[in-house]
Amino acid sequence: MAPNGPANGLSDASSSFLLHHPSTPTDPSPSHDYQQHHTHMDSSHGPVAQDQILTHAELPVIDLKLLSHADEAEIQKLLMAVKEWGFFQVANHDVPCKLFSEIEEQASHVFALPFEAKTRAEPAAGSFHGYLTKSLGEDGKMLQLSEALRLPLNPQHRSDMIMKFWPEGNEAFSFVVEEYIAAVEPVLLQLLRSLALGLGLDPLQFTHNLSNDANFSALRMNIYTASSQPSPTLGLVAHSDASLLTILHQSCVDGLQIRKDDKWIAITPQVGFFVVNVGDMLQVMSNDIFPSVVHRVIKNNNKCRSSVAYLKVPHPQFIVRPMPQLVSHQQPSQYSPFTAEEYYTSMSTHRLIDGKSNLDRFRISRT
Ligand SMILES: O=C(O)CCC(=O)C(=O)O
Ligand SMILES: [Fe+2]
Repeated sequence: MAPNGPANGLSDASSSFLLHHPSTPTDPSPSHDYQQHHTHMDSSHGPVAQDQILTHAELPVIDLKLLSHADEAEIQKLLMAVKEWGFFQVANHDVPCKLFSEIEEQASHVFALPFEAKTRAEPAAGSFHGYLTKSLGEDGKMLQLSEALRLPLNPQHRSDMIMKFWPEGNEAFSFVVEEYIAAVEPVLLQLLRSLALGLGLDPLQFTHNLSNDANFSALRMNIYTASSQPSPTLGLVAHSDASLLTILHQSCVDGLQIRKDDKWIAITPQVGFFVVNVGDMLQVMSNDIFPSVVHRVIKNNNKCRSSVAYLKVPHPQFIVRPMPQLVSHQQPSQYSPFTAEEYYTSMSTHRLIDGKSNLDRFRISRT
């Protein structure tokens, strides 16, 4: 098992007002010695409280081809969607449907491996990458509810990790993952350029600091087995992502919910569309114009759900701060500058937090 001391592996800042009444763990892990993926402010796990307001909604759909032609109307549509929802869908991208089925298939192979093979790849101390399984924190709070694999974007580190699952290597897995990353990266870059343009910034403002080597930059594969419980069961606790943007492919099984206006909103998967959300880094850099919205996953009662999230963050020495062009007398800077590393460390140290996740630690108080 991973030799973790204090929680050292939070990939995503969390937050939130999730469940009103934390319940007792229904599925305790074999050990609490594990790597944490999200920081959770609540101790929720297991069955989800029934008294939450839930609605369904369709997220705005953004045409990536139009964005790539700098279509002004589409950029404005993107801006509106991001300000209003922090989430949107992306259509008309160049990632072939075949690659979605291939990455889903390869993910299913890794999760089907024997438990010992998977746990060989549990994150090392100080790393956020590796295999995460159901586990409790030292304090008994549920920190990981389903299985996930965080693959490094750095090719050498990724190849080392793949060897932990398959000591002889696995060409098909490596090839598909590489192809998938190569196909999704341009989607991320195009969206970040369009968002910068929409804000009147240099189009490269959000992209030049990204690093494949950062501990939080990852391709995260998630699998949520069907729930056998009659009541809704949490698959992934409420959290916000640390990334600038997260590009999510979800299988055709629903479960993703986002928090908006004190309601949980279920997002119905649409074949071939990405779901994209703003992460904490972009909320800071946009000086709160773009919200990093809390989301969670509820397990499906009949079907197994899977998803693949592409998350990219700045290199650790990068100074994260609101862009000066977005700071004014009317909208003063909402955050003190910090290094990306300080943010990651803070996420690792403060496991159980309240309020809006880790971001509040860097927010300038004006009371
Ligand atoms: O499985 C999903 O739909 C959400 C995954 C997610 O939020 C994450 O990996 O950060
Ligand atoms: Fe997430």
